[in-house]
Amino acid sequence: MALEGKVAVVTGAAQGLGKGFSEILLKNGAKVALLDVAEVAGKSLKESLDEQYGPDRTLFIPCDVQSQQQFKAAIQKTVETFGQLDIFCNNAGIINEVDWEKAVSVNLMGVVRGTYLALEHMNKLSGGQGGVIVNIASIAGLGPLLSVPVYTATKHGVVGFTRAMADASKESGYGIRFNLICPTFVQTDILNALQSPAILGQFSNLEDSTKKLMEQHGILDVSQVTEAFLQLVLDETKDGAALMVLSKGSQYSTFPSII
Ligand SMILES: NC(=O)c1ccc[n+]([C@@H]2O[C@H](COP(=O)([O-])OP(=O)(O)OC[C@H]3O[C@@H](n4cnc5c(N)ncnc54)[C@H](O)[C@@H]3O)[C@@H](O)[C@H]2O)c1
Ligand SMILES: CC[C@@H](O)/C=C/C=C\C[C@@H](O)/C=C/C=C/C=C\[C@@H](O)CCCC(=O)O
Repeated sequence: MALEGKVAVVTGAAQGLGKGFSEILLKNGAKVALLDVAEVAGKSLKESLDEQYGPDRTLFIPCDVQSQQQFKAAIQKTVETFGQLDIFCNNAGIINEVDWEKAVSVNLMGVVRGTYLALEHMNKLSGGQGGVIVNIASIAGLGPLLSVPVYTATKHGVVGFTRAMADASKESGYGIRFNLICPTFVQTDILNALQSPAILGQFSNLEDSTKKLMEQHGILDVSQVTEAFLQLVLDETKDGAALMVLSKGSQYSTFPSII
């Protein structure tokens, strides 16, 4: 998929990985709607991107992925402004083992909500032009991260949902590819949560074990993950793929085949 003239939505775009995904899409010619609950950071990012790419290449839309009404309106505004929707990245995510219902709501329900809303515009069966949806899981969507069981569960959920949607799309003819990014630890603000008793709650005693895991796995730069993301957007042969981004490089996950 060539990106010149394509239109993308990225959730959780104000900072961290979402900002990186938005920037690599812009560099490659796409227009990007930046959705985030963080209004100050989102507006400030839009201002700096305007200087680099001009004001017509991005939109910042305040949006909490937990709100059906805000999310639907944000996607509607994107399509009204840019005329189409080709690439959708469900990236917004949090760690919170105390308010674990919020973690499920943002990380899993937000991804399902975003995917279904995107389908309303992208699905070839309902007049869309197809495209690609990339959901941001984690290596903790393929194996356990001991200090954050609910975060681990939500990311496993994102992996299962995305793979099932890829199969549903192929079988039904939506014309949409569905792929996953599963990074190990990346240098962003979310890592602070792994050292916060207020966020880890009953698992706070496992902070040091997590630190050891970080030392073993290493901590990636955002740019290493954005390159992997671009690969999944551009490569038309990748559908239902889960790309692990590790210190030793990127590799596609294999899954047990039962049927
Ligand atoms: N950094 C890592 O180590 C790592 C590793 C694997 C996967 N991930 C995943 O990458 C994604 C991005 O995380 P990050 O590392 O950039 O973290 P981050 O905390 O830097 O950024 C998360 C962004 O999501 C936004 N956000 C949070 N709740 C939201 C909501 N309800 N609605 C809309 N936006 C919301 C935040 O405002 C923030 O801008 C997450 O899904 C995370 O689970 C991160
Ligand atoms: C916010 C941080 C979070 O998203 C990142 C977590 C990173 C690591 C957690 C670690 O405990 C999970 C490991 C999961 C492994 C799963 C599958 C393996 O088969 C992957 C193999 C990778 C390899 O070949 O080295």
